[in-house]
Amino acid sequence: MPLGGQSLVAHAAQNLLAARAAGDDRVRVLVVTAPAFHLDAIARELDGLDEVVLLVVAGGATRQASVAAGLAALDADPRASDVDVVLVHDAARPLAPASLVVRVIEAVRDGHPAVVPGLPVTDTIKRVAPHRGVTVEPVLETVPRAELRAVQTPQGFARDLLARAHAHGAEHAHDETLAASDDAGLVERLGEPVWVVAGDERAAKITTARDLAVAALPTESDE
Ligand SMILES: C[C@](O)(CO)[C@H](O)COP(=O)(O)O
Repeated sequence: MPLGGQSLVAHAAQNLLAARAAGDDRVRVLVVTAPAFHLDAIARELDGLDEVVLLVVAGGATRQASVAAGLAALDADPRASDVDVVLVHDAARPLAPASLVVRVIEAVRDGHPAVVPGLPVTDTIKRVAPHRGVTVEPVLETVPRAELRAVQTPQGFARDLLARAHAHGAEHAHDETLAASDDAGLVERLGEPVWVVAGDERAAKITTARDLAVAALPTESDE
């Protein structure tokens, strides 16, 4: 999708790489996974990015399969052999600022091998018992919101831990009860700890047409 004249993935890529200007020089390999019919267009659009090894590869049918394809591309490229921290990001969060990228990388480097950005939840959250086709749902409980965080990307990982989490996820792909909606969820399934750092409202996910319209509004630039 275009936003302000360029694709969401181009925005996301530029903000990841802008982490260098914000004081971190380590974002130097960029793997983009996308539907096969978009690969050429994305490679052309991202061609001008400076000082980065760019790999554009076909994703899979699920988020998990796409990230696994990205990790395989990283493993196959000798220029990425010394990469030890991997960030997994959504093009659907195109305005995640460089300061957030740096925060996640630094937390991983400081000894937290799985780090996600998260924001406190401001709505009251209730757990319900959903049933297909039923429009009035029974409430099971109100979840204490002080304990909740709405989790964003980029999520940062020690590369070996992320590889292990994906190998375990692939082994259990047939078991829907073990499906994870983010990469940190796969790490949790291994029984390994995951840490949260402060998220950023600018990293909001674009899911609806309204989200896209909000993303087009002027925002404060990064500090
Ligand atoms: C990874 C994520 O952005 C964290 O909030 C989210 O889970 C992605 O969900 P999607 O359904 O793959 O867009």
